[in-house]
Amino acid sequence: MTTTTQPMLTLIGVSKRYGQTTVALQDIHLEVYAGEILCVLGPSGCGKTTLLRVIAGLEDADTGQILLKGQDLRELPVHRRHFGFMFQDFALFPHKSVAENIAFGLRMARRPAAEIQRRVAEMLDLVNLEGYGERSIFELSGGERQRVALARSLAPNPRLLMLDEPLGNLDQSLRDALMVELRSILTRVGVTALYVTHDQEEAFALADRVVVMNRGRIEQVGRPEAVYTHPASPFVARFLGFRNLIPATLEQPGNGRLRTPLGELPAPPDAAGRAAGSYTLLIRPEAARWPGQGELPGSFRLEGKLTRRSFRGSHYGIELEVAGSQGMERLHFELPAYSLSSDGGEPVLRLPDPGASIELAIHPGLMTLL
Ligand SMILES: Nc1ncnc2c1ncn2[C@@H]1O[C@H](COP(=O)(O)OP(=O)(O)OP(=O)(O)O)[C@@H](O)[C@H]1O
Repeated sequence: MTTTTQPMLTLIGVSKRYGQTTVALQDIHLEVYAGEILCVLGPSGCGKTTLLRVIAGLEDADTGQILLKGQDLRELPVHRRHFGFMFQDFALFPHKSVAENIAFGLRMARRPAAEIQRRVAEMLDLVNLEGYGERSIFELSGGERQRVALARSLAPNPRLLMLDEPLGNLDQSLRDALMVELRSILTRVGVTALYVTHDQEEAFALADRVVVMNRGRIEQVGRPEAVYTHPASPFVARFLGFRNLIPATLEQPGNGRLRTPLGELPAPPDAAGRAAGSYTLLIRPEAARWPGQGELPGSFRLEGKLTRRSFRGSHYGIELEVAGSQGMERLHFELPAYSLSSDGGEPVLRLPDPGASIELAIHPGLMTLL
């Protein structure tokens, strides 16, 4: 990432309503830095597309300001913004060749023929489609079409590239491969990119920073690792797929203990410095070990009934039912299935059948207070 200190794009208090009741964007403050890939992540209807449309100038904000390198976007006509788009419904021209599709923006900008030819060749090379220039779009696979769409949007060298669920129509394995390729292409070109998706894995794989939205508001902005390790709210945690969220009370912040429906538990390290009060405790699925097998020092024991067990190769997905003060709590863990301290026997952990009472070692370092 090549960031500079002045943001490329600044949103100040941007709001947008549709009709009387739908608040699509509410008081959005956001900075996008040159050369970064910013992924806007959130559930359906949270305002992601509206955010892109307002920046693109396809929709007017009701209030607030959008600055491009300090200049108010309202003073800059849409065609002079030099933004590029790769939207799911922004289809390729099916009857034109790959090269003609890629050349489209350059022709619209009336660039000289020699420059267009050179740029198309560069773009074909960039997206690993050398030799495909004369093919028609019909002769391409879904993944190849997306690469042509990317080449077309990058060809005019946009100041800002906006991508809205560009991999949405592809099957999972193709998406996985293209996510990695897309990040590598975007960083190589150094383009500033705003990428909308509802898929957290896609956002994590692509982003320099992630913006998590909920009902038109920004819940959290940060590096993917920071957002995953320290979700800012129970909403973000749930959206990222965390399921072990338990009410917790920090009575005496200094004593390192938490009161929860599962009983008194050691507080996670990030409880230090927090005020006394009510919180939500997140226990990560990775926090559990089979006692004695790779157990981390400082772990505590949690007893319960093993209610589900599914072998996933590298780990077991398990459900543990724990009797709590407010009824049964169901916790979900990813238990490493292999032990590195094997004594020459089978390295794979053999779990008892569902129904058995078990004890797990839980490490407080993999818990966090929200
Ligand atoms: N043109 C419109 N007229 C009225 N309401 C709209 C319009 N466009 C969007 N909305 C509403 O605004 C809210 C935000 O929509 P938006 O398309 O930005 O969400 P999104 O996060 O991109 O969702 P998805 O992931 O499903 O595309 C939704 O409640 C939607 O129904």
